[in-house]
This record gives sequence, structure tokens and C-alpha cells, in this order.
Amino acid sequence: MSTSTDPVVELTNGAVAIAGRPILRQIDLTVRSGEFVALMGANGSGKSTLVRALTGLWPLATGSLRLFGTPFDAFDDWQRVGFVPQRGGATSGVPASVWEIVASGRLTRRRLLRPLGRADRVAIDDALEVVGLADRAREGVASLSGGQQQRVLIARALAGEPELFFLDEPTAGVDLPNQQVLADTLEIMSGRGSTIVLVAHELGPMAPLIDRAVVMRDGRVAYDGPPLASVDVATAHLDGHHHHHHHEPERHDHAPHVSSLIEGEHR
Ligand SMILES: Nc1ncnc2c1ncn2[C@@H]1O[C@H](COP(=O)(O)OP(=O)(O)OP(=O)(O)O)[C@@H](O)[C@H]1O
Repeated sequence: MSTSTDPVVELTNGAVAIAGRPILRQIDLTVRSGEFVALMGANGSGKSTLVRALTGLWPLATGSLRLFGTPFDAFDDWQRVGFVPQRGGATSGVPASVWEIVASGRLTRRRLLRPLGRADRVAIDDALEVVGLADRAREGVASLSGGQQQRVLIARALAGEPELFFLDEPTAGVDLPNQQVLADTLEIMSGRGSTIVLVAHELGPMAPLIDRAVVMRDGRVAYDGPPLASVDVATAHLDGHHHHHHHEPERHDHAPHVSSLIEGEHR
């Protein structure tokens, strides 16, 4: 287990190029155990590419990456890492039940060709409980709403009991009541000590949960620090309401309003 100050993600001077075009440049990003980090920025600013680079789905052109203190090339403990992809594609047209999709999240934990054991079933049931879909387990995923399908994908990651979660825009296209349910799910995960890196264009009901905002702009980190956009967030921090630990966020010399950075990037 990691303790609350251990870095779980450390990227130094990271760069990514796609087809010869620089997409990410000079990225320094450290995420510590238990942190809840929102990766923000306009469309095309590089959020998804950064998450792919941090999980090894895109190669780094330059830079050094460590996961749980281990250099990326030597890292093989992938059951500690959960990835929740953007919805669309992942569940569309798949004639699987909610339970089957969530159960597939145990594959990284199971030994090959062994039937599901008691620990697997407990983890699957718990994951369904956390996302509030225990009563829908036998239904086909296609019959669920977009927000519910997103919760199935989160439950699939949860079933593997990772310590570090990457979520790519879980609330995109999800209506406000379902965004609140997603936020409740993330609050439970964070309360259990999970480290969360959340890609989000807007935070909505997730805003009070965030420890730190990293704002991407044109392939670089434009801001890394407290989520300044909302006064409510600052109050929640002072209350300690959602806080499980404290850390000193890195602040750049000029810390502009987060929302102005994001709005300024719209095309
Ligand atoms: N497979 C690809 N081939 C070519 N260019 C790509 C590819 N993937 C991403 N890009 C480019 O890289 C840049 C960053 O894209 P990325 O998807 O990381 O941004 P984003 O901030 O996640 O945006 P969005 O909110 O739209 O997902 C964009 O200019 C995009 O066009």
C-alpha cells in the first residue's frame, strides 16, 4: 500500500508527438497518493493524450515517467491502475449484462482459467453497490441510460480494486442528476483513499471533491494548483469536509482564474 505522500505518478519533462506534430510539451506532473486531481482545459488542449501517455497507451517522445515509484519500463503492477475510458464505443452494441461488464474488471486479478472465487464476487458486488447499480446487475447494458453506462464502466474499474484511477470525461453528455450520482460515486472512491485523476471540461457537482486542478493549454500545463474557480470549493477545503489529507499544491508564479484559462482556449 502507498502512504499518503508517496508519488504515484511522476512525469518529468514529458513530450508526445503524433505523426511528427508536437502534441504535449514540457509536462511536469506529480500526483501523490490519495490526491483527487482534475485535469482540465479546452477541447484539443491535450488532456486525453496526457492520460494516455501516463498509462502507457501513447509512447513518450521525451521525458521520464514513474508509476508508484517504479520507472515505467520496469512497471508491471497494472492491477494497481484503473482506467475508465470515454463512453461511446466501449459499451455500444455489446450484448452483455451489467454484471458481466463489471465482472470483466476482475480479469487483471484472476489467475488464468480459474473460475470466479468468493473474493471476486465480493469485489463485483461492492463495485455495483458503490455506483448504485446493484439492482440492475442482470440487465443488458444497452438498456441503460448514458449516465448509467458510465457508472458501469466505473464499476468495472472498481472491481479490479486499483489504487489509482484515471477517468476520461465521465460526465460528458450526462444530465445533471446523473452527474450528481457520478460525483457521489467519486466521493466514495476518494473517501476510501483512492488516487483519482479526472479529465473534465467542467467540474459541475464534482467541484467540491477536487484537491487540485491542472489546466492544459495548447499541449502544456498552464496552471497547477488549488481549484480557484469556485469559492465554494475553497470553503469546503477550510471546513475539511471532503478532505482526507492535506498537501501543498504547487503554484505557478501567475495563477490566473482557472475558468478564464479554459474559456480563453475555446475555438
Ligand atoms: N490520434 C491522433 N492523431 C492525430 N492527432 C491527434 C490524435 N489524437 C489527438 N490528436 C491531436 O492532439 C491534440 C490534443 O488532443 P486531445 O484529445 O489530447 O485533447 P483533449 O484536451 O483531450 O480534447 P477533448 O476534450 O476534445 O478530448 C489535438 O490537437 C488533437 O487533434
